[in-house]
Amino acid sequence: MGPATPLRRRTRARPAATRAEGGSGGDGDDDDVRCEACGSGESAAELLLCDGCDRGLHIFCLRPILPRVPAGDWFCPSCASPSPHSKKSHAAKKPKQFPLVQTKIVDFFKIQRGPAAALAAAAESSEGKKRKRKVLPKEDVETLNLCKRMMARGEWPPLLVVYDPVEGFTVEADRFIKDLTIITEYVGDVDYLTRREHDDGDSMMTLLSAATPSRSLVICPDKRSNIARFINGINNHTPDGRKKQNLKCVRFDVGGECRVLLVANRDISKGERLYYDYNGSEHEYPTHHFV
Ligand SMILES: C[S@@+](CC[C@H](N)C(=O)[O-])C[C@H]1O[C@@H](n2cnc3c(N)ncnc32)[C@H](O)[C@@H]1O
Repeated sequence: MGPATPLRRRTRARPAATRAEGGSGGDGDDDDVRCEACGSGESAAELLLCDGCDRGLHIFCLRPILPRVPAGDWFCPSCASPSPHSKKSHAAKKPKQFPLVQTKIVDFFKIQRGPAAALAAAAESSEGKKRKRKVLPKEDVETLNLCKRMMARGEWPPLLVVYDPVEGFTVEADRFIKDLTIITEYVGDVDYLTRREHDDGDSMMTLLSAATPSRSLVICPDKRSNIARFINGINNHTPDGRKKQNLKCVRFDVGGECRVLLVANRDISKGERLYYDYNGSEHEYPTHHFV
């Protein structure tokens, strides 16, 4: 159950009608455009054209890579970066990695084996089927509340947010973490999917999938969120990608409300990066180019 798929996408491949007319169009011929990084003009639908300089870059050649063509205008890294004389650019160049060290008692966040394991299995086996949401047991609700109170006091689970040139920000374990530990709840502003049509959807998470988008709910972490929005996804099209998974994304009924939790699905060693399957829900999230 990963971030939700956006409702629309912008493509830079020429529309079929224009191609059929055979003209190159007033804005120049897109067929000549090649990716500035790999030099290829292949995969036209994934070849972004910069709205500043008109040069091309594949979404999967960008660093960090983009999973899909973004909605709205897009500027290549050169056009997007501020002028070398501005104060902002000096500040932006400095840290490649920021150590957000979080060093408190992770065992507090341990949940019951039975229900979580059963739920994780249910999430795997019944994709697409209607299922009744599991109620989080009372003890685990207490654990979740304790976990939140600790975080409010500034006591965090041992996680580091680090920067990777390909994956962007990503989260790693700063200590051994036991199987079935609550890593974090996926939080943000909750909204109807239809009201987020213009969001890029990079980090939107499905909360409740209804028959129509006007009734489906999503969690949007752009403005308010926590470390969950930095946790990366597996490439679920390759065996190596799938092997990386060490978290499960599970939805629980907590006091009548649906809540999305990221829970360890095996023991995790210190230094291991955290990953879960963005494609656990019915929406397809493009992970072909994920590392
Ligand atoms: C929920 S955000 C995760 C945090 C993100 N890395 C960042 O820097 O903000 C999802 C985005 O992270 C990137 N991402 C996630 N998993 C990845 C992976 N395995 N390989 C490469 N990029 C990944 C993609 O750009 C994706 O759209």
